Amino acid sequence: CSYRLRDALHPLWQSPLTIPGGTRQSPINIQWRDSVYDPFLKPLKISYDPATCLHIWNNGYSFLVEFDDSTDRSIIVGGPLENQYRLKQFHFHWGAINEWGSEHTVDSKFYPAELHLVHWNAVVYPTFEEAVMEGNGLAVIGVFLKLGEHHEGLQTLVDALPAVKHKDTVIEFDVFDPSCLIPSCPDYWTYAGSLTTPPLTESVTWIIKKKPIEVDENQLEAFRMLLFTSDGEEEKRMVDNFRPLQPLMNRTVRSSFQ
Ligand SMILES: NS(=O)(=O)c1ccc2o/c(=N\O)[nH]c2c1
Ligand SMILES: [Zn+2]
Repeated sequence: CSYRLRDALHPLWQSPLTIPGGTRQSPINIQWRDSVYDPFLKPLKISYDPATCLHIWNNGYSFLVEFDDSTDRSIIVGGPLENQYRLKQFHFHWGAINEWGSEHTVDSKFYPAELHLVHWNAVVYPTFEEAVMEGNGLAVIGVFLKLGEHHEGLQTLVDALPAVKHKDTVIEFDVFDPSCLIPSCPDYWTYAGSLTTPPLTESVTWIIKKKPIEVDENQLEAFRMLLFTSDGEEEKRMVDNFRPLQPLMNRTVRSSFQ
């Protein structure tokens, strides 16, 4: 039974890959033809204040751009959401090569990377930590990255990455508007899921944009220069920081478009 245990422990997270009793885990494959158009889904309204940007830090899983979420200055509302949700941070998942890297797949196709913009329900819950534990606590916008044209907005972020090469390093990053990373096409899929890193709690309303953004090879390579390891430790490149696909179980993926 040891091989089953080893297989169940994912090298990146050293924790069980499947949550016992988990019925709404993420990521999943989005089978386009199985998604159900929901005409009652509203457009997603995004209003971010670039001045709420605080810093970039390498937390040993990814690099996070964190925001001041002490007020409602950067929020999303509408879409499948019943409340407005506050932006807390965004981060990415990517592969060692362009053939994989995203967490969600579309018709079993991987993208080379995926952006997650993490928001929490500050209308109902007093803190992010509490929202993480509740079914309607979080809303994460997922945006696929594909290899193509240079992305001007992303470049300001890429230029700062060498300063957070090692785990637990942080750099001030004081004006950035993450809406430049979100495709203007309003189409999205939405489903009830979970965090894709520990604590893997089933607290996320996922909003996955249908259209990817384009970034160039140098920008993807810049992600791959980051390290999982702290300064002084044997270097391990930060790549393949995506969780394996999870079973859909009794869930329907809805689309905002026909
Ligand atoms: N990768 S993910 O599902 O977007 C995500 C978002 C926010 C998170 O906070 C976490 N621990 O406090 N894990 C986590 C994963
Ligand atoms: Zn993520």
